Amino acid sequence: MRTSMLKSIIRRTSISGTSRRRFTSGSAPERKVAVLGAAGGIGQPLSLLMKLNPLVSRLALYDIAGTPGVAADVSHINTRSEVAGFAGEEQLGQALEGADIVIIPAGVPRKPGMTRDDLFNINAGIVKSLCTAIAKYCPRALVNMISNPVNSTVPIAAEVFKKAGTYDEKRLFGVTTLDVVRAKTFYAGKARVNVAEVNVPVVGGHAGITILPLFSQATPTANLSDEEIEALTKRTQDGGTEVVEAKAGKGSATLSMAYAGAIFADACLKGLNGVPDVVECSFVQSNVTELPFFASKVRLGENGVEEVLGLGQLTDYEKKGLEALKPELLSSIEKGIKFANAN
Ligand SMILES: NC(=O)c1ccc[n+]([C@@H]2O[C@H](COP(=O)([O-])OP(=O)(O)OC[C@H]3O[C@@H](n4cnc5c(N)ncnc54)[C@H](O)[C@@H]3O)[C@@H](O)[C@H]2O)c1
Ligand SMILES: O=C(O)C[C@H](O)C(=O)O
Repeated sequence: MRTSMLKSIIRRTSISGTSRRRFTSGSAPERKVAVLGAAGGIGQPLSLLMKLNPLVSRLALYDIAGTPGVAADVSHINTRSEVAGFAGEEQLGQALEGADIVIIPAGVPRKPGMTRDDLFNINAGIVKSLCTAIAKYCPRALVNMISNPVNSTVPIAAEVFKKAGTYDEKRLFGVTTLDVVRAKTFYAGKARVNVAEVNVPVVGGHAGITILPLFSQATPTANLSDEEIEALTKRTQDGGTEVVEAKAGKGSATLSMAYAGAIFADACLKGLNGVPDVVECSFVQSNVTELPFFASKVRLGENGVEEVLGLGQLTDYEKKGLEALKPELLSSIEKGIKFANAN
């Protein structure tokens, strides 16, 4: 066998029950990423960004329609991953088979005047059927849930996986990275610091007051007044609505969400590949508060969630925000669980 062929042979080693794949050449391991809802407003730019990620070796683009065109387009980009498009339910299994990460931006977006919860009736069913297929075809994949309302769709996914006997709380993530992206941008503008250096944890959930940015822990530090912190908090909580209103009926955040989704998926890939100290905020099963799911900083590793990190020191303003968000977040979580068990 030629050396070049030998170099591309993949060695599989079993580590604590999971299969870790490596190229013998020392390049990045093979990783398949599936995007469900890939022809949509988020799905298309997210597929582009995942095609640009050198950690991805196979990219499966699935939607109910339109994916052959998106896949053909993206596949011409001269980066590592092989791209395939899958359209319609009969091709969903093929799209999912062998996936290490499944990103889900499938479902309807808001129009002005709607809350994320108004999307529940349509998106809950979509998420439930996609997660049923994930349980069947790639039960070990890390699931990055973007579809709203995230506060309910993540609990729905958990119940579907529990019923299928495949639930692993370390592998299910609600993507709240856009809240962090916004908090960083707004903070940098107000504090007049380099946005590239800014870090701000955002905890709680992903809707209105359940989004709780912890500006007291923002770095680099800045001497902002209570009024400024309050205004930044409100703008972060209303960031989605700001975009929905500006788009005036043409959907919600797509480009910034694709960016945020690509950052989170990249963090998951790095964790899977054994890169140390990869930390992102995410809405996960949690013991940080009395709520069963909660967004906070999470350390990512070879099995998904390595450690759910605590909230750190909170100011009185943040403590008040935390107590205020709990009833709404709990009710959205319970609504998701109830739906999954009734349908
Ligand atoms: N988590 C977040 O921070 C965040 C941010 C922005 C948007 N969102 C949510 O993401 C979702 C998608 O938003 P969008 O702007 O891309 O909407 P969109 O309507 O532009 O795209 C959604 C895509 O999902 C597809 N789809 C519908 N049913 C499907 C199914 N059963 N299987 C596969 N694909 C299916 C549609 O065909 C469409 O291509 C919405 O629910 C939105 O609220 C979440
Ligand atoms: O606001 C929305 O409906 C979409 C998304 O959740 C966002 O935060 O932009």
